[in-house]
Amino acid sequence: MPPFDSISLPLIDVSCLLHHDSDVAQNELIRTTSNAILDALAQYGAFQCITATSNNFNIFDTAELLLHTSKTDGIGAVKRGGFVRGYIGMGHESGGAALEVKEGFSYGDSESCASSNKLTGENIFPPSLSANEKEKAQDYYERCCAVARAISQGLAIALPDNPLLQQFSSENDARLAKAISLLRVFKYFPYSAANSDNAPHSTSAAIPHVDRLGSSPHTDWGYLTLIQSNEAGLQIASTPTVVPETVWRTVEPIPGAFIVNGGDYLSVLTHGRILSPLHRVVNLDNSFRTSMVFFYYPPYDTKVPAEFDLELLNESGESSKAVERLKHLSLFQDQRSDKSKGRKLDLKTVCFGDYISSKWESVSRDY
Ligand SMILES: O=C(O)CCC(=O)C(=O)O
Ligand SMILES: [Fe+2]
Repeated sequence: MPPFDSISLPLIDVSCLLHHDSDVAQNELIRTTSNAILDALAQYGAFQCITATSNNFNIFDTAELLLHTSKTDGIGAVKRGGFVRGYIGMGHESGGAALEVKEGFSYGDSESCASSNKLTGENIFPPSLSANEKEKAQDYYERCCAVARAISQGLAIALPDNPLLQQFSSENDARLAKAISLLRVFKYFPYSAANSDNAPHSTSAAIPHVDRLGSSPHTDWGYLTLIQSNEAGLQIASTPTVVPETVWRTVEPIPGAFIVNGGDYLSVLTHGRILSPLHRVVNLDNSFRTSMVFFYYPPYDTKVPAEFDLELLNESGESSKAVERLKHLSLFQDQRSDKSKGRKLDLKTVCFGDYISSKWESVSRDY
């Protein structure tokens, strides 16, 4: 693996957006913070995010226990039309052709019930996980929702003319977002772990000989992604697609901080002003890496505004570079391994939740 430079992302403390009050000095800080968020997401599509209580949460022991007890209890995943909860063994998901050398655990809102829509349903926690650890995992979900909502409120302040951004930062929409957003615990292994002899539990014997990666190059489909990791390995591309000139830069994790990525849907709603960065995960030094990846979504029933049309946007004088970038987002790509089966949905005719459900189905892999 060649050496990679690091990318230096802005570090933003979003505490003032988490604890609103109407005092005037606070308002100035809120405005400055909101503009800093917008600037970072417009320039890099990402930033490092801290809050006053960043160092109070050590989630990695809980992450380890979630994965460990899933394996010892032998729990698998429940997959239902794009809804995924529970333990995902190595090789069972990929955003591209590579074998992603990682295992994962997927969970969401603890109050979510199956009847609401395709993205809601009960979590599958391993029976031998202690009540205390389960509570820590659930509290962490709440914390991620609160921080993501604070950031979305900042964006609504920085972009007052965008009606959907205003709406998504409201209490009602934040509640709907919380019901369908998703937390993924990932453990990335040294690539040698994918050789069938020493493959971890639940990996089927015959894994095809394809490229190994931690996570294939992709953009995140949703609104915002919050990532917390104990090791480097996440990299952001210098170009919107993988081309020979692409330079990959490593994001160095700051203990306690979230790395925040703009998502494809947010990029769409801001006509490409906010970037959804192309990123991947590589194993830099044969080590294990754990990350908590929180995908924050808009409400299930959200529809893209009727005026959203890539061709029309081009003609309407939006910066063509920004519009050009939108076409390459993973949200619009067909990520199925077998593209001949079924059909790809059109984001202009179906709501966000139905569309994302079909995206999750498309990255499921069975070897
Ligand atoms: O584990 C990470 O650092 C990021 C993973 C990621 O990009 C994803 O799951 O979408
Ligand atoms: Fe991602």
